[in-house]
Amino acid sequence: MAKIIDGKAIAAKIRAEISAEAARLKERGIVPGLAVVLVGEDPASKVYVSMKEKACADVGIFSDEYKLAAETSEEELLTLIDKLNNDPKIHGILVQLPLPKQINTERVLEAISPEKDADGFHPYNVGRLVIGKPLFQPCTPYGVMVMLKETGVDLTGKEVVVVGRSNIVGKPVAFMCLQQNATVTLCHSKTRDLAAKVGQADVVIAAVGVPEMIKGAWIKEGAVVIDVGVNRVGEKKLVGDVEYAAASERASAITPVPGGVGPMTITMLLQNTLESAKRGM
Ligand SMILES: Nc1nc2c(c(=O)[nH]1)N[C@@H](CN(C=O)c1ccc(C(=O)N[C@@H](CCC(=O)O)C(=O)O)cc1)CN2
Repeated sequence: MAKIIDGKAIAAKIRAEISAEAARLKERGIVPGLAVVLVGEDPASKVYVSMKEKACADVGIFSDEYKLAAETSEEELLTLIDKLNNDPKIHGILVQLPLPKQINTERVLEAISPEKDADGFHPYNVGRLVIGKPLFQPCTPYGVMVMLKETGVDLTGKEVVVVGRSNIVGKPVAFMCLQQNATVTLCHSKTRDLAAKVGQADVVIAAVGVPEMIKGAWIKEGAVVIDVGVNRVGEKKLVGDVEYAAASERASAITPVPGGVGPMTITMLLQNTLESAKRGM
């Protein structure tokens, strides 16, 4: 039976460290500031944004919230970002995704100053990550790497299979594992014989967004399984991208959903904001 990698516990430990560091900064007159921008009424986004606001308050980070109507134009949003780029109280800016259809997401992400890009989505920060010299690291992949480290998983020489090639998770986490000397295979919807690829992995990172698509029987005996998926099934139930019960029978360690990678995402956002405030000192 697999060890459960408890994202809530790891997140709590890191948040306590962030809180202590924020208190030290406060004594020197610096309060880390995060601007949180939500456009529209997407129910999941509203939940995530309020979780981010609460997390900031809990650790002593100032958060400035902007809740804009669903019909907001791209120009209005770009004007707000420009204002935040020039606001000295703000060390991190995040625009909650997804954005409404009338807004070009790439243009918006590129408008955020790379030096305040708390989500690490700006092409400059993506490039820095790829060359192994990150400034801001995207929060979910950053959280995955911290979880692996806290679990004592050394990636050197390991076969890592990432399933999912999104810009937010799959691609960056693949580069981060490569930077830790893993041999990385990045799989996606057109990958042939996914079961065989997953079956070779010492570490599986599932970030595909399809409920329980990765079957427990595919997992190699003793592999580490990191499930990034948060899929709502029916009214209330959340499931990951991995068939959890069956995978737990074979894996040596596995993240649950909920309570695995999810809590790390917001924790690493706090970490990015704190690091940015310290860089600005
Ligand atoms: N600008 C961004 N937009 C989005 C990001 C992001 O990193 N930056 N990631 C996701 C959503 N997300 C944060 O924004 C996020 C997803 C999941 C969780 C989380 O804690 N999940 C819990 C379950 C919570 C629930 O009950 O719904 C868990 O897995 O335990 C936090 C943040 C897309 N957009």
